[in-house]
Amino acid sequence: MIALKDILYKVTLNAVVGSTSVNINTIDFDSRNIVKNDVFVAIKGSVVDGHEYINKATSNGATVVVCEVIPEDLIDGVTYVEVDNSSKALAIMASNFYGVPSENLKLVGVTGTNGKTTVASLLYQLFKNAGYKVGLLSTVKIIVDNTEYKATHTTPDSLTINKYLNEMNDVGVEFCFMEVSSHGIHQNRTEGLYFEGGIFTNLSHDHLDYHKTFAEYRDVKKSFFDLLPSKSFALSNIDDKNGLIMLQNTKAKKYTYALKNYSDYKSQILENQLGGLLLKINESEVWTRLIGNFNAYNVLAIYATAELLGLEKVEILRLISELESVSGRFEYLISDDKITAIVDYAHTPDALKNVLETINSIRTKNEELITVVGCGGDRDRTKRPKMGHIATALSTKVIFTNDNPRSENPDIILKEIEAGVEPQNFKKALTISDRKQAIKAACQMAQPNDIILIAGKGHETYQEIKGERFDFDDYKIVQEFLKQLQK
Ligand SMILES: CC(=O)N[C@H]1[C@@H](OP(=O)(O)OP(=O)(O)OC[C@H]2O[C@@H](n3ccc(=O)[nH]c3=O)[C@H](O)[C@@H]2O)O[C@H](CO)[C@@H](O)[C@@H]1O[C@H](C)C(=O)N[C@@H](C)C(=O)N[C@H](CCC(=O)O)C(=O)O
Ligand SMILES: Nc1ncnc2c1ncn2[C@@H]1O[C@H](COP(=O)(O)OP(=O)(O)OP(=O)(O)O)[C@@H](O)[C@H]1O
Ligand SMILES: N[C@H](CCC[C@H](N)C(=O)O)C(=O)O
Ligand SMILES: [Mg+2]
Repeated sequence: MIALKDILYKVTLNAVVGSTSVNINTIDFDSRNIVKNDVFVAIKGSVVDGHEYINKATSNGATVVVCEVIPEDLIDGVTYVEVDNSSKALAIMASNFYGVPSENLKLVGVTGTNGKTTVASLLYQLFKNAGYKVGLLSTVKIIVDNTEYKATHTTPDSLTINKYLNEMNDVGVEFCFMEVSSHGIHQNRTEGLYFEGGIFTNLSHDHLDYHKTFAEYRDVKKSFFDLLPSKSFALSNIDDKNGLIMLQNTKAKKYTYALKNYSDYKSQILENQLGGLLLKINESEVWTRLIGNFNAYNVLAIYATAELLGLEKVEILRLISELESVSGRFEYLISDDKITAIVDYAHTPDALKNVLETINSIRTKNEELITVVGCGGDRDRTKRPKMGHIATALSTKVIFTNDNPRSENPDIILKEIEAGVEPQNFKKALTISDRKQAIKAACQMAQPNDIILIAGKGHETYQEIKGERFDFDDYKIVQEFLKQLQK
């Protein structure tokens, strides 16, 4: 049994009504999960205010309520704790509840618009291959040494994070790599964690539905670095125009990486082909199976991190040459007809532009580049015309299609994407809302040596329509059609 006062360590309290010596069962922020002797933390959310569920929580058995405003009607035997910020308090309590698990391993956070999953997953792979016990918290999955769990968020809520870190402690995990999303930082999901280091990949247009302005989005990312402790490292990509801004106010030891600017860790692309990249990192050459310019940045970030975490240079280079591509991140297959199909998670204008430019830089110009792409519903609408423009400007043919329309009308999403297509590109584009039919059409159009890019869903294995998730796997579908439609 753990007492309330033990989990309140380091939480700034405004007021307490009742005893803090009471023993508690567990903590939750959702009244629907509350059982006897639990702590209910009331959080003001984006849809509802958790304070409205305090009564529900106490009637379900909560004996402690942590909130920003103590309710007027108090219940005997319930302890009320008032704090300035409930989600911050939740994160610190979650860490205390699980015995501050982030202190017992080396936790590295990866933030930025694109590349978080790639960098975190490849670091997991690299350290695993180096013989360590490793953990991963990513968009694709959560891994505790060798045990895999489903991920629901890029950065889960603070209770979930600490629960998995605790499990990692139990099995002796030494390094954990985690994605730190802007939502996660903004909702204080990573508050109270002890980071050994933080990595910044890049910053571009995304989530402006949530953060309102680009400056706010940037400052949320920056606040992750502002909060790093002095003994940790902050590693930033300074080819990105916000790279130095991330390091401005951090107490951590600062390190930079870049391909174009003078930096602590530098790399040069010697060869860039469909078969992989030949890189010069600092003074050494290394061959990797990963493809495209942006992976040169990812690999460099991985190299620098591995070195900052104490691995030997020669060993890091060897391990980099063994890395396999990450699921749905520039994953490709070549059919018997010599048609290349690439499945990639590019779901932002910048990621789509990067992927298309990368393919264009490695393809000889007489083949077609057929892109199948859409935009998610209930997400930032302003990216839709931008992606419509980018897809048509940088491909020879484009099929616009559904990508998780969620609660929205798919035809309206598609119209908003089409609105970005410039007149000279009209003839390149067509719209087939059913994603399976769109992929089939791309396979029918493709001739030997052509390239099909299926963008936006990467590793996802579902299509979400009106709250329901239907099985859907871009990679499997394209693989089947290419086989079926063999010329
Ligand atoms: C916009 C957003 O991020 N929402 C997250 C947020 O929910 P919310 O603020 O909408 O919560 P709410 O429904 O308003 O409820 C407020 C509070 O009342 C409580 N409640 C509610 C109802 C009830 O009966 N009883 C009760 O106690 C809720 O548990 C909650 O604590 O807090 C929840 C609990 O942590 C999250 O699950 C939820 O993520 C939603 C599902 C989501 O889709 N988030 C996405 C946008 C997200 O976070 N994505 C990022 C990054 C993606 C990327 O980088 O591409 C990620 O890290 O995954
Ligand atoms: N360093 C990079 N710079 C730009 N684009 C990248 C980079 N790394 C990967 N990408 C592209 O962005 C897409 C998303 O990559 P990844 O999943 O690694 O990013 P993420 O930051 O985890 O995204 P999310 O926020 O959706 O979880 C990839 O499919 C690829 O096309
Ligand atoms: N983590 C991102 C993923 C978007 C992927 C795309 N397939 C979509 O559904 O919009 C989000 O939830 O905004
Ligand atoms: Mg991710």
